[in-house]
Amino acid sequence: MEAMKISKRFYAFGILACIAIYVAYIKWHMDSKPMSGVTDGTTENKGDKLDHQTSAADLSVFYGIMFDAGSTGTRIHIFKFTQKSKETPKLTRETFKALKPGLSAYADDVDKSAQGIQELLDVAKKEVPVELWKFTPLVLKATAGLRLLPGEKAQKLLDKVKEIFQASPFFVRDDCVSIMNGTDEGVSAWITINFLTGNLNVPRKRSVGMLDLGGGSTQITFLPSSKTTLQTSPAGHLAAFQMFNNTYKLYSYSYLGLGLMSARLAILGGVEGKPLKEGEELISSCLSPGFKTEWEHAEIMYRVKGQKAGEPLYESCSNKVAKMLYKKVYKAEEVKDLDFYAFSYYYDCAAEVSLIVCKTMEVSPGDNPFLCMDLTYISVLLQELGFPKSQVFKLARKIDDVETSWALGATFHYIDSLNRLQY
Ligand SMILES: O=c1[nH]cnc2c1ncn2[C@@H]1O[C@H](COP(=O)(O)OP(=O)(O)O)[C@@H](O)[C@H]1O
Ligand SMILES: [Ca+2]
Repeated sequence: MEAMKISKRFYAFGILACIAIYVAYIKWHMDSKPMSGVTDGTTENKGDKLDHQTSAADLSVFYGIMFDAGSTGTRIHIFKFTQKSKETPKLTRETFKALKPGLSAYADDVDKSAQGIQELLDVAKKEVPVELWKFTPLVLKATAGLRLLPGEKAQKLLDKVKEIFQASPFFVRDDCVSIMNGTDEGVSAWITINFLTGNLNVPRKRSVGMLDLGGGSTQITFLPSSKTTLQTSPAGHLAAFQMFNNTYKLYSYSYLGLGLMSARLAILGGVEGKPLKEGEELISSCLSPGFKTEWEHAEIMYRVKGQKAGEPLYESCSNKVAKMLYKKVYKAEEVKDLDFYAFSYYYDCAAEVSLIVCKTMEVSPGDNPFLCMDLTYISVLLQELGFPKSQVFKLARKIDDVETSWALGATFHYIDSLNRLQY
C-alpha cells in the first residue's frame, strides 16, 4: 500500500519534472539565460506537501541522483530542479563528487566496493532534504570498466551496489543498477551537451556533436544533417530515441577498448587482462628513449620501457598508433562540417598539452611520461574518425557549472521513461 502511494507520488513527480524540464529549456534558451549553479536555499522552507518541498512563494524542489561507474572512477551527480508556482522550473544545481578507482577494481573483493558507494550516498543524503529522499530516484549506470569484466564478476559488483541502494532511503526500482550500453552512453552525453548549450528542441538551431574519450571506451555522437550519413552508416551506428515527444535519429557509436587507458595498453602491445611473463617488458617507441617504469592498468602491473627509434618520437609513435587503429574506426564524412564538443580525457589531455611535447620528450620523460603517446593517440584517432588536422574542437569540463558527462542526459531520459510507463 505504502509502496503504491510512493510510486503514485513518484509518477506524479516524474510527469511534473518532465513538463518542468521541457518548458524550462525552451524558456531558458529563448531568454538566452544561462543555467546557473546558484542555489535558492534561502527561500526554501519545509512545506506541508510530502512530494514537494515548498516555501511561502510555493517553490517546488525535485532531485535526481545518477551514479556514473566509469572505468577509472565512480562519480555521483545530484541534480536539483526547482519550480515556482506557475513559473518556469529550473535545473538550479548539480552536486558532483568523484572517487577512484573504478568499481571494476573491486572485482575480486566485492565487499570492499561498499565503502565508496556509501561515501557517495552520504553526499546525496546531505544534499537532498530528508522529506524528499523517498521520492528521489537513485540510479547507477556502469560503462567500459564493467563491460570489459567477465559477466559473472560484473554481475556480483552490480548485485552488491543494488543491495546498498535498496537499503538506502531513496527511490529505487528494479532497474536501478545496470551496465549501460555504449550507444546509450553516447546518446545521453549528446543530450547533456545539447541541453547545456541550448540547442535542444529549439527549431532551426544546429545541434553540436559530442566526443567522449573515457578510460576503456570512446564515443562519437551527432545529429546527421546529410541523408548520406543515414543511408551509408554501418549497422549499429545509428540510434533513434524518443524524448519529450520528439524522435531523434542520431549517429552514435562507442568503441570498446579504444578509451585512452585501453589504447595505451594496445599501443604498448599488451593484452587486456593478461599479465606479462617473468622478466618480460613492453617496449615502445612512444615513450622517452631509455625511460623505464611500471604502469598499472585494470589491476595488472606492466613493466614498460622507451625505445630509441630512427625517426623523431612523434613520427615513430604516430606510425605505431596508426597501425593499432588500422580499420578499427569508421570515418563519417560529415563530421568535418559540424561543431563538436570534446570531453573526459580529450579535455584532460588538452589541459596538459603543449605542441612541443614529443620533441621535449626525446630528451626527458618529464612529469607525464605517457603524454606524447596519449596526444599522438588522440590526434590519430580524431583523423581516423574523419576530422581534418585543422578542425577546431570545443573542450569543456563544465558548462554553467554542470559536468559535461552523460549523467544529466541519462537522468532526463530516465525520468522521461518513467513518465511514458504511466501511459
Ligand atoms: O563527470 C565527469 N566529470 C569530469 N571528468 C569526468 C567525468 N566523467 C569522466 N570523466 C573523466 O573521464 C576520464 C575517464 O573516463 P571513465 O573513467 O568514465 O572511463 P569510461 O567512460 O571508459 O568508463 C577521466 O579523465 C575522468 O576524469
Ligand atoms: Ca565515462
